[in-house]
Amino acid sequence: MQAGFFYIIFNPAAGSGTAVEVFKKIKQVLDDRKIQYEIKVSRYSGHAIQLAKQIGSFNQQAGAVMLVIGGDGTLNQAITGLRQTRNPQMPVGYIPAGSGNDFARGIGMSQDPMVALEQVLQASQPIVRDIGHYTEKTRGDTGYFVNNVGVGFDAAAVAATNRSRFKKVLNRLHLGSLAYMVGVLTVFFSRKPFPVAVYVNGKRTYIPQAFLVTTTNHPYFGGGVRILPSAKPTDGKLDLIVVEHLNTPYFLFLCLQLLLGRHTHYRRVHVFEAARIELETSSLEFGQMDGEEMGSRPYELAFRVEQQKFWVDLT
Ligand SMILES: Nc1ncnc2c1ncn2[C@@H]1O[C@H](COP(=O)(O)OP(=O)(O)OP(=O)(O)O)[C@@H](O)[C@H]1O
Repeated sequence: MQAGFFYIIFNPAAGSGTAVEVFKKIKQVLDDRKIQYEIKVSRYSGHAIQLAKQIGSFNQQAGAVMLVIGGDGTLNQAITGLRQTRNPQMPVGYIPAGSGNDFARGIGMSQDPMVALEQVLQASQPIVRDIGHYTEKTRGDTGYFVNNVGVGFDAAAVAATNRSRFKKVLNRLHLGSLAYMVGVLTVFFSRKPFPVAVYVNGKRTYIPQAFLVTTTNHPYFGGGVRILPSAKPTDGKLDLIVVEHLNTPYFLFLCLQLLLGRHTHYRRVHVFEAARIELETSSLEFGQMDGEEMGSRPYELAFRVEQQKFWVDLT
């Protein structure tokens, strides 16, 4: 069965504006093939949540698919909005048109938007993949994530990258990952270690000098960095990596091991895997969720895995 109708959520700001060209090409293909769709454009930060709520609440189309054209942040918002409606099981299609596109990598979709479009159009039934749900207890916030939630180093790097004057230029040159690397180096030399308590399967682990604390749904963060190679978006579990504070030579050594996929073998790197994970920090730390800033505060987070239907053919 083919998708009967596509509700498109398009973020023209994704990929620092490069999504606009992608969108034009996709629209052309849909028109050429006489595929039925309706377009909703995200006009401001967070708007995709409202658009997805409208789609989920007022859908009258049989076999409808919500198709997101944007980056990981737009996908996150669209799923968050949809799951707040009476139609949370509408399948979600996705065309990666952002700077990082880690979700596409993580589930094995093409990162080329036109190839990804074919993967969406070829689908004849939904597939189910894990996503994460979090509760931030200090503020009572809840939400979903498709990639990861990070506290500490990666979140500080996201904040530094977003403030970087080079981000826009590098994105236009399709070098978004380089912008993130500049952010990484900037914060490595300025961030201090912090204590974190992790609760998994009834066991508490205290790590006094943590540096990076990232709960992830699949291996990638930061635009293609394979931070946790063993994480799978199909296993009904989330994965947590905690890296302890390192001196510069050890950091550089671990970066090399990261490139080789061997960094998790070292004793200053802790890995946890479970359907539910909780963690607490006591100092003021940056947080990031799917590359979006969560602010700077002490975090008390409870994570659980959930399932989401996606409309894509990965065969
Ligand atoms: N019309 C808009 N103008 C400005 N910002 C917008 C608009 N619509 C959405 N946004 C915001 O754009 C931001 C970036 O979106 P998104 O994450 O999809 O792209 P990206 O950052 O380029 O990609 P990635 O997360 O894959 O690196 C999000 O915070 C989103 O809320």
